Amino acid sequence: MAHRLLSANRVNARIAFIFTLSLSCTYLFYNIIFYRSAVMTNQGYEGKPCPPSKSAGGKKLLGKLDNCASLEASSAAQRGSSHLQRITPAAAGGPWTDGNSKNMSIAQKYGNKKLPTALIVGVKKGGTRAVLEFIRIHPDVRALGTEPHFFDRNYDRGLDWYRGLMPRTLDSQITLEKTPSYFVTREAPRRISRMSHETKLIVVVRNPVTRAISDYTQTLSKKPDIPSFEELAFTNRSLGLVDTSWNAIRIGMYILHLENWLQYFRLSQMHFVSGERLITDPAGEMGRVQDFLGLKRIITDKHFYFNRTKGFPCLKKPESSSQPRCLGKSKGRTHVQIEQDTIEQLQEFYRPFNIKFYETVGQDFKWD
Ligand SMILES: Nc1ncnc2c1ncn2[C@@H]1O[C@H](COP(=O)(O)OS(=O)(=O)O)[C@@H](OP(=O)(O)O)[C@H]1O
Repeated sequence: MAHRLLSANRVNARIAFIFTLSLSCTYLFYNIIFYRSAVMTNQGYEGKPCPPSKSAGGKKLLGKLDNCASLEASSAAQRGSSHLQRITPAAAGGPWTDGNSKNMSIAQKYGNKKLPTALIVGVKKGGTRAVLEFIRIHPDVRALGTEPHFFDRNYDRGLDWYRGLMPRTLDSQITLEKTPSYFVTREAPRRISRMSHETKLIVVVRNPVTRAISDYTQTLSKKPDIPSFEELAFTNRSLGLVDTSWNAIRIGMYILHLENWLQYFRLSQMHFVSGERLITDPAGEMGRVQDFLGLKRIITDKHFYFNRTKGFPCLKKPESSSQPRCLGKSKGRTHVQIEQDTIEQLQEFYRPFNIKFYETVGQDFKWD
């Protein structure tokens, strides 16, 4: 009897031991697995909204999420363009999407207003709006949409006023503005070089005769009563004397204005865009603009298509929009009809100025 009781106790003890052991093992395994998954979760949060909080009380968790969101964005800001390029579809070389608008909103929230490091300084009617609208789809460019006319009309307002107009930019982004009248403003090069010697200058040039006709067409659309193009262009038509005091003529004497700029800037700080090639090969011209600005070539021929109705290249539509983007009605207007004789006389007039301009810039724009 005593022997039976003893062996029953032993069996019970064994069962208890096995039960305790299996409980301990389960607990141990559970801990190991839980710990590993916690570590993996934390590691896996790079680039995700926020790691889970250990003490996840409702308020604390919200506070933590807020912190994470701003840290994420500010680190995006610090990492700058290379990071932005990785996260934008445009940077991946695909057809352009609204990736840049994401960057824009990051810049708007976390960027700072800075003085421009690059300017489109001219020339009026050269194609300056097209260059601005095309370059601003680049994720590393933030541009002012309007013309601030700071270095010609508003200089007295001071650099702080000017800076205040600028869009917010991340450290890696270029701030850009365009005011085509700068190119022919005597004081502009000196004033710009006082802001920074290192400013990069873009000049969009176009056959000066076509440019003058475009300029006149624009003025006529606003003031229909002005004299004819011929009356304004010549002081004496039969003698072929051109009125160089008329702005529409004077602007096209590019070399005279350029000489003024070269007193303050090196030629290597200036980039000349061909207004003609900007229409026939926008991607090629924009490729060179990106190189000049030290930007990765993101804007390519994938971004453009030729709009037959407009007769000009337009930007393909972003994925978020149903509308392709062409420039407005005032860009690419039908010009006033000008007699062939007048055009030839003006071509003759501009030829020596053009040749000197080609020699100085080191490029033949083929206007002659
Ligand atoms: N893609 C595209 N779409 C429309 N227009 C284009 C384009 N590329 C260049 N251009 C030419 O740009 C000319 C206007 O030049 P600007 O933008 O410099 O004009 S302005 O000085 O800002 O008024 C404008 O001149 P006009 O044709 O005389 O209207 C166009 O020839």
